[in-house]
Amino acid sequence: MTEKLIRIGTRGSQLALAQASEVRARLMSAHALPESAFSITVISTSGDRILDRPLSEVGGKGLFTKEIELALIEERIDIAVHSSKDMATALPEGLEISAYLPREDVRDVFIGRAAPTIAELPQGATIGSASLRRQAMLKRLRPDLNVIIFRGNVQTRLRKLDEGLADGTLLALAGLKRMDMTGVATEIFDPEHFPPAPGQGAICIESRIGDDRVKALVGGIADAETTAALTAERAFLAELDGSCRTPIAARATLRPDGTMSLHGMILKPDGSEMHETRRTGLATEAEALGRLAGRDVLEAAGPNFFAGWAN
Ligand SMILES: NCc1[nH]cc(CCC(=O)O)c1CC(=O)O
Repeated sequence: MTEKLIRIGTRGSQLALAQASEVRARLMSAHALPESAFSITVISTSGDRILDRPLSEVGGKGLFTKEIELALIEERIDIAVHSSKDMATALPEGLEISAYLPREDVRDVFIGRAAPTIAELPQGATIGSASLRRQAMLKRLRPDLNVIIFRGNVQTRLRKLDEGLADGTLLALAGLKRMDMTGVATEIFDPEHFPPAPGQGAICIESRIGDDRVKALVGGIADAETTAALTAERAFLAELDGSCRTPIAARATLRPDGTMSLHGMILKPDGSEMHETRRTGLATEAEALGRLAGRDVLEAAGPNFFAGWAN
């Protein structure tokens, strides 16, 4: 089907490399291609380099994708592999998300050193997290906790725990599963009460619009259910303008009868206010469902909700 090398671009973290290998393995088996049909190019992103400031300050979404997208545009790679939750809702001109892979576990986990669960943490314990959503949801559960910024890839964050910089941290179970590291988790959160970031647990493939060879290839490994769920969650995010300065959570779940339910949530960064919505609709109308859910929480929050801290 293809003689030309398929060039995959990815970040260099252990998780990113595991994701790129998964994409390659799925493409190999879907199209009976040898490993030699692919190359994997590691691209460093600003998100990997700027480690001393919170994500929301350094530019938010796009931070982990910009340099990889540039490589796509400049045709140095053909396929970019990303964690969907790191993707902005608006893509650079000429690029598209051409496939979502079957979703991994969407849940967040706690990795506790002072105690195995959030509830058992001593008063005033220190928790590291770079995610505004996790910080806000944590403060909502336990206003007494001291939440500090924890940047860096999964290995860096675990090392910070070993160094005693915090009593615990929160991570996505999906990433731990992909790296065969689920053993570090001490508590798995119920996504009904601690919903994930939009797109969490789903690998996506970005490519050039009009690259028909790549489109045909990745079409063979795309997952329809994940695509529908992600369409709803990303529409919810887009309705809220997708700013990385707003703690936003969303989880779409599909039922066998073709309906989908979407749970969406926004919070104030300090956890003092929370608005959520649950909507059900047809999976084929995922985009509209996400938009409507976004409007629900905007309406519930009111115009003053964003004043003072967002944008
Ligand atoms: N921002 C880093 C990032 N991007 C995606 C994941 C997890 C894997 C996934 O959601 O698919 C992580 C690490 C984490 O939150 O633990």
